[in-house]
Amino acid sequence: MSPIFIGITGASASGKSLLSATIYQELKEEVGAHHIGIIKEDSYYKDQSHMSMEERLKTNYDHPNAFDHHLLIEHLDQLGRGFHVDIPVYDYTEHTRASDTIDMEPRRVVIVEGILLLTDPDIRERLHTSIYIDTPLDICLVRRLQRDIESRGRSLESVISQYRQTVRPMFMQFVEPSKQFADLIVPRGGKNRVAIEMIKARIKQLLE
Ligand SMILES: Nc1ncnc2c1ncn2[C@@H]1O[C@H](COP(=O)(O)OP(=O)(O)O)[C@@H](O)[C@H]1O
Ligand SMILES: O=c1ccn([C@@H]2O[C@H](COP(=O)(O)O)[C@@H](O)[C@H]2O)c(=O)[nH]1
Repeated sequence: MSPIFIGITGASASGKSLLSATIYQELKEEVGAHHIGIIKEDSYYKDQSHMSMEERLKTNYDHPNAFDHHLLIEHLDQLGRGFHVDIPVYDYTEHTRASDTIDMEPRRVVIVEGILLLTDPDIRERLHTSIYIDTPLDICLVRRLQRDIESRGRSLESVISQYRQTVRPMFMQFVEPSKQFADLIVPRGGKNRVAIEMIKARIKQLLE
């Protein structure tokens, strides 16, 4: 049986990971842990190990060119055909791909989450339902500051400077306009209980 792909997108730190993890945790009780999985678009950032750290720091990580969407699409198709895939592991501190990968077996439901998913028509056409998290940008910035300093090895100055130079402009150019392609727009982020229940109900309906 071909998996059901659910896309979750929105600004950086809008709550995509939290929403995906919540749906995963709650649905796995009902459909079984082996039947549901999550793929992060971030895992498909291009490897930059051939570049100097100075060059890596200049990369625009919020532009579609920063991602290897070809590999992501290939993996969605392989899962669709019932094959395992080796998901890359991305290191946000070194800006490189780790040498090991994570094996993912075919699942009945695959949640795919990331900032630029809906900008790519080849990804859009593979998603059975797409969700855009609409969290105000100031809230995203505060959340991102905290997260990037605590868990992505970043300084306050670097987060603010990257936000001004690329994160906000690319959000305006690519992420926000991709909202038009979503089936559902969720305000506030990963703790919207009504949205979580609606998405779970939709997935269960698709599974029938
Ligand atoms: N509705 C919310 N209320 C409070 N904190 C939230 C909410 N949604 C997300 N967060 C927190 O904000 C941070 C970024 O959320 P995350 O889900 O990682 O964002 P994204 O995956 O969109 O980048 C995390 O620390 C997360 O726990
Ligand atoms: O090397 C990197 C790779 C990515 N980023 C930033 O990550 C976010 C996307 O991840 P979210 O989990 O959706 O926040 C994107 O805005 C990039 O700017 C990075 O800083 N460095």
